Amino acid sequence: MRGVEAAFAAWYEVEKGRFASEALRQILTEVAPAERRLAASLLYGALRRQSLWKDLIRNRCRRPFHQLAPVTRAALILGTAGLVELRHFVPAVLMNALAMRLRAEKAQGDEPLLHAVLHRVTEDAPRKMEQLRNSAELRDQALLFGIPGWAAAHWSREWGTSETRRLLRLSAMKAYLSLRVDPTRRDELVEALQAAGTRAWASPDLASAVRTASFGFPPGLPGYEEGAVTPMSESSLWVGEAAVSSWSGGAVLDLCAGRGVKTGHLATRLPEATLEAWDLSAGRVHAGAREMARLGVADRVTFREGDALELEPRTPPSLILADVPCSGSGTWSRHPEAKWRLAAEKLEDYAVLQVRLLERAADLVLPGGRVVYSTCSLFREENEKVVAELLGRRKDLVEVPFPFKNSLFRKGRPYGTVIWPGLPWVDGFYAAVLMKRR
Ligand SMILES: C[S@@+](CC[C@H](N)C(=O)[O-])C[C@H]1O[C@@H](n2cnc3c(N)ncnc32)[C@H](O)[C@@H]1O
Repeated sequence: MRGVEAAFAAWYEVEKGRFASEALRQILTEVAPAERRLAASLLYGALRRQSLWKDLIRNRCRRPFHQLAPVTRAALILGTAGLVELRHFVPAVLMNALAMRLRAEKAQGDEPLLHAVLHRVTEDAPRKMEQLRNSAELRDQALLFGIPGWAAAHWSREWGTSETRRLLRLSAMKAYLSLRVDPTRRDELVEALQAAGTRAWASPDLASAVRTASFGFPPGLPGYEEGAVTPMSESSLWVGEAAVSSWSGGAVLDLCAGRGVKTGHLATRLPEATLEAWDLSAGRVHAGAREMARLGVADRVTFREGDALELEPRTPPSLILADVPCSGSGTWSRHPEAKWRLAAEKLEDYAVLQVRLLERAADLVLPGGRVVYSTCSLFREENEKVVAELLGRRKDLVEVPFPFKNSLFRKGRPYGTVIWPGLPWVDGFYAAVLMKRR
């Protein structure tokens, strides 16, 4: 499959509700290595600033956008992103590939429209983008950087205008792959990665992290099969490390374990601990159990499917990681499709569930034990406000300081620590460490 064709295939999968990274990983196995980067750049470029591309197209297309055939809409958006943003395309080659796609899907009648609209868009885009860049309106900045207007307005109430402008810029930045490794083997693994053609180097911030210049997950990464390397953002690693350093013996419970990324981190960093990991989704529980086998820790970790509000731990835990479901707004540069699926009203539902899950963790943890609450969100409703509600309600809980310092950390207002998405390997996260009084 050629790169442009792969971008179309992935685009359709994302429209059906799949994660872009997942869809792409599967599709790229059928794409020639030389074309993979092109497919990924085109898909991510189109997704990141989808609202801007649609705005440019709508104002230059005589037919209503939503009435166009799906292939034409996809061709217009991918084409706009490719022509306006990505430098490695020769316009005529891209146009030709898009037109071939229309023909393959029996929409050749739309070829003149495609040519005309893309021609106008590429002519007008630089001026329009300059206008947005110079505008004092937050709405315009949100459009320029591809952030839903409601989210930008929300952030500006929480962070103020100038911080929000920075956040908009950062949310449009390309996210790169970082890897969790055994710190004692880091140099050797960096060498193996480099020998296999992946630009990789040690993270200056975390002893267990390696940074790479690739985005997406290269199949067959050296050390992956044997469990020596695991894709994980540095912010996620900080949260895992905070849980590791909160352990002082006893059983560990990962309340919302997902596919076990942080569970695996805890299990490998705490070789004397036994762990239980829960998740509502059967698919994730299976994936989590497989992940434990890959890491060679399956004998110490029990994955269980069920509702964390109802399950009972087999051993009362002295440490609970509550990495709760959230809007994911801190990971929008890594998963740009997520921002277009989230509605403002959903935040309230998340917050209600988050309070209940944190309360459950507080009930289950042994006196003297700790709960690490975390989200990959940058909305206060899901972060400080959840912790504040619990701390206000329960006198048996107190906050303990976050165990690390970094220039990307900001003090939560008033509780917890916000990890600012200031580098391509660092997503926006929030974490608070709580202790249950004896
Ligand atoms: C942020 S994700 C966890 C990611 C995971 N900790 C990791 O690092 O890979 C939140 C998870 O919570 C799960 N979840 C949602 N509601 C739940 C509930 N009531 N009980 C248990 N798990 C739940 C979701 O299925 C999702 O996998």
